[in-house]
Amino acid sequence: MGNENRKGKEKPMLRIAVTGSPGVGKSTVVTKVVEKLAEQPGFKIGGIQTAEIRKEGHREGFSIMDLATGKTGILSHVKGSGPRLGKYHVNLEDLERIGASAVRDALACDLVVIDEIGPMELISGSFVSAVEEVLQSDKSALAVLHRSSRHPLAQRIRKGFELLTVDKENRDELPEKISNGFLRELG
Ligand SMILES: Nc1ncnc2c1ncn2[C@@H]1O[C@H](COP(=O)(O)OP(=O)(O)OP(=O)(O)O)[C@@H](O)[C@H]1O
Repeated sequence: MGNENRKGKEKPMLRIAVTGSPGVGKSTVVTKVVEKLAEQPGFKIGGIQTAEIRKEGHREGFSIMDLATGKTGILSHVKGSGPRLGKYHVNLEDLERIGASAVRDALACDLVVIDEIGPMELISGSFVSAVEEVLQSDKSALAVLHRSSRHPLAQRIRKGFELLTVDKENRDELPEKISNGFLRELG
């Protein structure tokens, strides 16, 4: 894993996208990689992480967090007022104020983490252009890619990133494999 992006004297770079069935453990893999890499002195990680918002055992929406600052907002909620996707309303304000900004600010870090690039996030043109800036940069990245997205940005990620499909058999070993890949390339 990892040497295919290294060209001549260019800065070492590794880009990995994890995909897979809903609920298989994609975010958990990314969380474990972030925890491992965060232990490295001086290694700066930026970007976003999303998580479920649950109430009384039911999913009510998703939160979005800037990994570098910890600033957290609402990505989507059943009781929102933004554009509707299934039963959730996407909160464009927090998606852009926290999400797109975190991805842009991560250009100053060693690794850009984007969990995730999926239908909710792709509603925002500002979020899409932030991810495009990352693609055009020389930054290493770790992204969760929605399995079936046909958005042009998702297609570019499928082409430009090493794509790993998470399943129940590999989800326990992937975090170590991915963190070792980044440590080898960037450590
Ligand atoms: N390696 C694992 N072993 C056991 N349970 C796991 C493992 N990874 C994830 N899970 C559990 O599976 C559930 C879904 O995990 P996670 O949110 O990481 O999946 P996901 O693929 O990111 O989901 P989504 O498709 O909703 O974004 C969680 O309850 C989590 O605790």
